[in-house]
Amino acid sequence: MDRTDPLDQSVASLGGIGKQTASKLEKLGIRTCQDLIFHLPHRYEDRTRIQAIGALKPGVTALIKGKIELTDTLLRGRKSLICRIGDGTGFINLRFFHFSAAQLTQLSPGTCISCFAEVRHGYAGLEMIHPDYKILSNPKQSVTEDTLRPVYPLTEGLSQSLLRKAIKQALNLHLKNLTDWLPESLLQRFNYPTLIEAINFLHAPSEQTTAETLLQNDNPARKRLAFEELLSHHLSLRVVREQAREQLAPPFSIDETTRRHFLKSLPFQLTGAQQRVITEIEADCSRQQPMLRLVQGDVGSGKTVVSAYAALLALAAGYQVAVMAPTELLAEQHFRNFSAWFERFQTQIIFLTGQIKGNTRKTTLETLEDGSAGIVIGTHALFQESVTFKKLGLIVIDEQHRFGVHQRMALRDKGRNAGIRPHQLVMTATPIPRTLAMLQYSDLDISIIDELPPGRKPIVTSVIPSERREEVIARIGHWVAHKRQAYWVCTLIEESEALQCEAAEKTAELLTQVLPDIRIGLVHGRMKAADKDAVMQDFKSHRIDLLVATTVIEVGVDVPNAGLMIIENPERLGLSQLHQLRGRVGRGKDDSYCLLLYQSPLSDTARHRLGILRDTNDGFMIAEKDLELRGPGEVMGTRQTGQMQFKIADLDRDTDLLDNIPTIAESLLHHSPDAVQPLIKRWLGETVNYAEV
Ligand SMILES: Nc1ncnc2c1ncn2[C@@H]1O[C@H](COP(=O)(O)OP(=O)(O)OP(=O)(O)O)[C@@H](O)[C@H]1O
Repeated sequence: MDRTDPLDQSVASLGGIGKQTASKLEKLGIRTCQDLIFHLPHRYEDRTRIQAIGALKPGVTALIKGKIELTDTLLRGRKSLICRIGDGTGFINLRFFHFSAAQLTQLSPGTCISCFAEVRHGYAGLEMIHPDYKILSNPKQSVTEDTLRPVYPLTEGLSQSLLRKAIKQALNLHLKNLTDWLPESLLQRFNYPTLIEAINFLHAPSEQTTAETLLQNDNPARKRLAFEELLSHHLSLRVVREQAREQLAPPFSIDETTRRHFLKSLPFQLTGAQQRVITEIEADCSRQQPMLRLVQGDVGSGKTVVSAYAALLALAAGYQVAVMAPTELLAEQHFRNFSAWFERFQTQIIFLTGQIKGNTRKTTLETLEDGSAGIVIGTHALFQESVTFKKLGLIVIDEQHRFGVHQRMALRDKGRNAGIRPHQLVMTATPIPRTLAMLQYSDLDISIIDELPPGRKPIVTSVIPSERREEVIARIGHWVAHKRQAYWVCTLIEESEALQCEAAEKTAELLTQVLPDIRIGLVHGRMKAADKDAVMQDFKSHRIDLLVATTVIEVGVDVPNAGLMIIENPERLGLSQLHQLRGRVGRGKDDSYCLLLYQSPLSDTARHRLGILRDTNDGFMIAEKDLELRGPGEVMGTRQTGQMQFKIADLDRDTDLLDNIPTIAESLLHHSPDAVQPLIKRWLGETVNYAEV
C-alpha cells in the first residue's frame, strides 16, 4: 500500500473514530479515508420544507410541525402511546409502541413539536409510527434543513450521525486529494461531472436538488461513478491478462505419432469445431506465456475431449495436469472418461475430492508431490493448501460460472514453481452474452465450440400441466419398455437442499409404487459420495431405468441412452439452468424428449419463458432471452452468490454503460497507464498483481 497517499490514511486517523468504530466500519468494507469518501448514500431525507398536515398522503415521508392536541395510552391490543398533532390544516396521530415515563410527560398536550417519518393509514386516520421528533420551545422555532440529508448504508452498532460526521471529515480533509482519472474528453463526451463534483453532489446535494433527482437512474453524478466502477472491474481483468503475458509458462509441443495415437483411441472423430478449438489451444500452449483460454460450448458439444487433448499436450511435455469440476458427480465422470481415453498412455490418473480422507488422501497427495501422477481430477479440494504438485503445467476448470473471478485468479497460483506458471483452460456451457463477458472473462481468450457431434437430433420439449401427471408416468412405462432410460428431476425451492432431497425421496417412492416393473434409482446432494457414485454407475450401465434426481445432475452427466427427461416445477428455475438440465438428454443418435411438468396456474411470464425453451434448443439464444427476462444481475448470479459486488453500479440499471467500456479501457491502458492501478484500488480495494497472486 502506498503510505504516502493521504487518501490511504486509516479511518482511525479521523477525529472521533476509535478502534471499535474502525472495526465496525471495516464490516462495511471501509478502512481508509478514500473508502469513506466512496461510501455513498443509498437514499435521502427531505427535511428542507414543512408539509401541511392536511395535504399529507399515505406513503410519503414528511417533515411536519404542530401542537400536541391530545395524548393517550391505549391498552387494547398492543399497548401504545398516541399523540394527536394539529397544525391548523389537519390532524395526524403519532404512535409509539414502546415509550418511557419521561416521554409521556414530555409529549403532553399543548407542546409544540416537529416530526419526521413516513405517513401511513392508521386505525383513526393518518399516522406516523415512531417518528423522529423534536420538542420545540416555541411555534416559530426553525426546524428545516438547507439541503437533503443523506442516509448511508449502516451496519450494526453504527449510527447515521456518526457515519455522517466521519464522512464529512474525510471529505473536508481529503476530497481535494482525489485524482480524477477519467480524461476530460470522456467527461465531455458523456456529459459527466468531474469526480469531485460527482462525489460532492451525492454526499451534499445542492439546495435545489430533490431526492427524486438524486436517485434517478440517469443522474449524471451516479452514472459517472457507476461507469468508473464498471470500467475498473473490467480493467482489473485486462491487467491480469497483460501481466500474464509477461509470465513464463512451459511451452508444449507434441509429436505426430502421439497425437495420432490419441485421436485414434477415441471412440469418435472430432467435429470441425472441436478441431478448430484444439488448434487454438495448441497454438497457445506452444508459447512461453501462460494460456488463459475459455472454451464455451453448448451442452453436449463435447468440451471434455477438448480438455483431454490439452492434457495430452502437457503430459507429452512432461508436465502434470489438474482438472477441476464443480461437483463430485461431474469429477467422477471426467475421471472415467479421462481414464478410458488415456488407457493406452501409461499415465497415472488420480481422483481427489474433499470426501477422500485419511491414508488414501495421504498417498494421493504424495503421488502429486513426487510427480508419479500425471493427471488429477477432482473438485475444488484440489486447490487446498495441502495439495502440492511436482510440475503442474495445465489447469482445466470446468463450469466456470460457479467460481468467482477472484477465485480463478487465486487458483493460478497453484502451479507456480520456479517462476513457471501453468496454462489455464476454462470450460463453460453457459454462454455469457458479450456485454457481460467483459466483466467476467476479459482476462481470457475465448474459443467457441459451435457445432454438435453428428447425428444429434433436437430435443423435443413439451410444456405439460401437472394434472396430466398420470399420462406422463404411463409414457415412462412405454419408454422403458423400449429399453431406453429416463430422468425425473425434482426441483423445489432452490435454497433448501434438504427440502429438495426430501421431495426427490418421496417422488421416488411414489413412482416405485405406480411403476413396479421399472428399476428406479435415486440420487441427491445429501447422499454419501460412494452411494451417489454407485447409483450413477448403475444408471450408466443400465441397471437402473429411471433416475429420480435433484438438480445435482444439472451439469455434465452423460448417459446417451437416457433420452427422456421429466422436469417438475420448471417454472421455478432460470432458463439457462433448465437448458443445462435438459442437456442431459439428446446426447446420443436417438430421439429425445423433455417434458416440463408445471404446477397450474402458470403466470403469463412463466408461460412465455417455458415457451422459449420449447421453441429452441440453441443455448446462446436462450441465454440472451434469459438476460432479457431476468436482467443481468440475476443472470450473473450477483444476487444469489454475491460473486460480483459493486458499490454503486447495478447491472440491471447500468447495462447501457457496458458497451463503451472495452474501448475506453483500451485507450486508458495505452494513453494513461498510471490511472489503471489507482482506479482498480479505488473500486476493488486492492491493486491487481498477477505476479504475486
Ligand atoms: N466428436 C464427437 N462425436 C461424437 N460424440 C462426441 C464427440 N465429442 C464428444 N462426444 C460425446 O458427446 C457427449 C457429450 O460430450 P461432453 O460430455 O464432453 O459434452 P460437454 O460439452 O461437456 O457437455 P455438458 O456441458 O453438457 O457437460 C459425450 O458422450 C461424448 O463422448
